[in-house]
This record gives sequence, C-alpha cells and structure tokens, in this order.
Amino acid sequence: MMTAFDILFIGSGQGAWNAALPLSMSGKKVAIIERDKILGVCTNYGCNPKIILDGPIKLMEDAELLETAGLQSEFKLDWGKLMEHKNKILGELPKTMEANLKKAGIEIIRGEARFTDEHTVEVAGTSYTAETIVIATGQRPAELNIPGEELLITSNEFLYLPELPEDIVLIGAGYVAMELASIASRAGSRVHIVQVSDRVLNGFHQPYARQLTEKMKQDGIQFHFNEKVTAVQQAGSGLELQTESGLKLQAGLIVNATGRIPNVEPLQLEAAGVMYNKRGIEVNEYLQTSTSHIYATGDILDKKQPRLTPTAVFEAKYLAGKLLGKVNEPIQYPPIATIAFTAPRIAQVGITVEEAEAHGDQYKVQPMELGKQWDFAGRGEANAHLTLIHDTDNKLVGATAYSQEALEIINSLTPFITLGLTAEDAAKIVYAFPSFETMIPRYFQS
Ligand SMILES: Cc1cc2nc3c(=O)[nH]c(=O)nc-3n(C[C@H](O)[C@H](O)[C@H](O)COP(=O)(O)OP(=O)(O)OC[C@H]3O[C@@H](n4cnc5c(N)ncnc54)[C@H](O)[C@@H]3O)c2cc1C
Ligand SMILES: NC(=O)c1ccc[n+]([C@@H]2O[C@H](COP(=O)([O-])OP(=O)(O)OC[C@H]3O[C@@H](n4cnc5c(N)ncnc54)[C@H](O)[C@@H]3O)[C@@H](O)[C@H]2O)c1
Repeated sequence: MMTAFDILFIGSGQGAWNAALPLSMSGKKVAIIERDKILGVCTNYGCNPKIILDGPIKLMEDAELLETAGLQSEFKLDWGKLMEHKNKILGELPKTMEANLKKAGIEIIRGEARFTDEHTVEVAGTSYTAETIVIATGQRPAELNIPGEELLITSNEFLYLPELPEDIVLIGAGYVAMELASIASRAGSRVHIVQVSDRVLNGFHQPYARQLTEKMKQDGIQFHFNEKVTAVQQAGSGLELQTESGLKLQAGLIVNATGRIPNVEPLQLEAAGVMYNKRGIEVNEYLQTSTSHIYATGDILDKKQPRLTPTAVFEAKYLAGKLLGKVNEPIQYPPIATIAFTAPRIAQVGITVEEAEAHGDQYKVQPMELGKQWDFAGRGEANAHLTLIHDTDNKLVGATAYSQEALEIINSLTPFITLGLTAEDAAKIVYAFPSFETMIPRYFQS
C-alpha cells in the first residue's frame, strides 16, 4: 500500500515540527515519521530534562554565594524525587504535543525511515511517497570504539538515572560533560572529567572557560587533561577506565560525552541521491539537498552555525515560509545566542572576543568586571564578568558573560546586536529597576 503526502518529515524534533505545524495548518497534507519519542532530543534527552534537573542546582549555587550575606544554605537534594518530578512534567509533554500535531491534521508514522527512491520512504514495510521530503533526523552520541564501549552510558541515560552513583566519570569537556558534571557534583557525586586536550568548552571565551574550570575544581570536580581513554572494564560492582598514559579511575558510572554524530546511516540516502559527509547532510542556502525536492533542517545539517534548538527552530520556520511560497530569499541566520548551563554559566552572542581580537582594526573589546557592580556584588557574585564587542560605529556586535545570570544578560543584549540598535535606541527604553537591563545604555559609552 502507498500513501501520498505533500510534505513528509523524517524526525519529529524542533527542526521538524516547527515547520510541519504551519504547513499543515495552511492546508498541506503533512506526515512526520519518528522512530523514538515524539519531539526529539531537546524535549526528551536534551534541553528540557537537563534544565529541570539543573533547577535545584542553580538555586543551591545562588544560595552558597549568599553565605557572605548571612544565608545558611544547608540543602539536601533527593535525586530520586527530582527525577520523578522531571519525569512527571516531561512525560506528559510529548503526549500533549502529539495530540496537538494530530489535531492540526498531521499524520504521525512510528518507525525508522529509509529511502527507496527519491520520492519514496519506507517504514516497517510500508511505503510513503511525497512531493517534498524534509530530513530532520538530528544527531546521536559519538562512540569511542574502545574495548568496553558497551559499559558506557551517554547523556540519554544520565538524564533518566533513578539514582546517582558515589563516583561518576565524564569523558569529554564540551557542553554535555561540563553541564552534567555541574549537576552531578552538586547533587552529591564525586566527579571526574577526562579530557583528550587541555581545553574545556571549545568555542566559548577561553579565559572564562579556564575560570570556570578553576571554580569547578574548588567545588571538588577533578579534571584529567590530555588523557586518551583506551579501555573500560568491569571492576567489582563498578567500572574502571584506563587511559593511554596509565591513569586508572574507578566509578559507578562512566558517561561518554565526546560529541555527537549525524543520524544518516539507516536513511539509505544513496537511494535518493542526497549528498552527505561525516558532519551531516549538505544543503544550499535554501536548505535544499543535492536532490532538489528533498530539504534538511536542524542538527543533521553540515553547517557552521551552532547545532542548537534555536537554530533548528529558525531553520524550520524559514523552510515553512519557503515551501508556502512566502519566502524566496536564501536563509540568513541572525546571531545565535549560546549558553553552557554550568555553575556559573558562560553565554555568548555575535562576534566572539577571539574574532574581534583577530580583527583589531574593526572591533573594540571591552572587558568589564560585573562583579564590582553593586547588584552583582549584592548577590555575592564578585567573580561575574562581561566582555562587550563594539564595531567602529560604536554598535554592539558581540557579548560574552560569565555569571549565574549569563542567560538573562546575553538574552537582554541579543536584540541590540541582532537589530543593530544604537546608543540612542537604548536611551529610549525604560526598564524596571533594579535590573541588569537598566545598565545597557551605559554599555554604549566608549
Ligand atoms: C544533553 C543535551 C542537552 C542539550 N541542551 C540544549 C540546550 O540547553 N539548549 C539548546 O539550544 N540545545 C540543546 N541541545 C541541542 C538540541 O537538543 C538540538 O539542537 C535539537 O534537539 C536539534 O533538533 P533536531 O530537530 O534537529 O533534531 P533532534 O531533536 O535530534 O530530532 C531528530 C529526531 O529524528 C529521529 N530520527 C532519526 N533518524 C530517524 C529515522 N531514520 N527514522 C525516523 N526517525 C528518525 C530521532 O529519533 C529524533 O527524535 C542539547 C542536546 C543534548 C544532547
Ligand atoms: N547548553 C546547550 O546548548 C547544549 C548542551 C548540551 C549539548 N548541546 C549540543 O550537543 C552537542 C554535543 O555536545 P557534546 O558535549 O557531546 O560535544 P562537544 O563537541 O561540545 O564536546 C565534546 C568534548 O569531548 C572531547 N573529546 C572528543 N573526543 C574525545 C576523546 N576520545 N576522549 C576524551 N575527550 C574527547 C572534546 O575535546 C570536547 O571537549 C553540542 O555541540 C551542542 O550542539 C548543547
């Protein structure tokens, strides 16, 4: 049997449903194929579970900072209850959203998709054809290809752990390892990070990343830099990790957080003539693959933009506009704000300090000690920092923050950077006080 659609999405994450919904509501016959949980990684194995688990962690960190102001912060976290709380909230979300998608006329097809030709996709023996197909299959955790690989867990399992072990090792020092280390450490585990290089949070402002490392060390997290993991094996009731240099670490759990790779293999892209490489699916500036009626969005793309939810949502919305004939221009990405939800957080948007320093004739770098401002000092955040980047017209073009409040700081500066607002624009806005935002007009003074 063959079912025909106008637009068929493979994957149901942010890169898919944010396009599927407006397309279906505009009268297109739309289907979504999903092999795992509806709504993809962000909702089920990424942003959402992570930020709920981080809720009490952020509160504990804020409270500890206020010990200098007389607060006695003797918190005790019940990990099991926190997990139950998170599961209760997020367990309902995919069900509600699936009902909403169906109500909007979208057909949900369960199973793994593979192309049989450039207009046909097969799922569990049934073929589906479509005029337009969108590949939004995202990424999955990379493998280390070492003996004992099967003993490792990934962020997928960490985010559903019913209990935390006394000792936990995280391999890698990117977003996933650094965020999960912050959570596990405050929640009571002894945490080790084993990193192949001497850098953490690649892509973020490295002086802030180094400051964060020192802070995490003070909190008891042990870093092992320039270590290549060679094997993992069972050791008594736990596990033992070995590295090339001879380091041995024992722990209840070892998390592989060494990056993510594109979900391309089961798709049989060759059958549809879709070009890809080890970084993902190749698209042009209209998100069109090498087969013109097949598009791709989200983390699966081979792209230079950060593989984050706001990027996937932006692409999905662009594609919906394009497929509805409302947009004819190539996709133009705005600056994409990024944040590592560590303790404290590091966030950035726009031109980075490193880019600005490399083009000193075009940009001015302005480091600021936020911790010396009365409001940050009042919250005990003496170590908070902000670096602003201005262009030669004194417009704000980039910012990076190191603070418990980095999310709010960077989000409040993002409109100035994205829309190219000036000092005059800033002076026209009246914010509630006291707040970080009331300081923004001053950030235009040279
Ligand atoms: C631990 C973690 C924390 C994160 N935290 C943040 C954060 O705080 N902020 C942020 O912006 N981003 C965060 N991200 C990144 C964010 O989750 C991704 O950028 C986002 O999910 C990408 O959406 P997507 O639709 O492209 O892909 P995905 O969400 O990965 O969805 C792809 C879907 O396709 C399905 N699929 C794959 N192959 C097939 C097939 N052959 N047939 C059928 N279905 C298939 C998969 O099962 C999956 O559900 C985090 C990621 C992780 C892993
Ligand atoms: N807050 C957020 O927005 C957020 C949070 C989590 C994940 N994410 C997304 O998920 C992606 C994947 O995150 P990630 O942390 O898995 O990847 P990553 O690329 O950010 O970091 C991988 C880390 O593993 C290290 N590494 C690589 N090979 C290694 C090896 N053999 N041994 C030891 N260390 C090794 C790298 O040096 C790096 O530090 C991110 O790039 C981002 O797109 C975003």
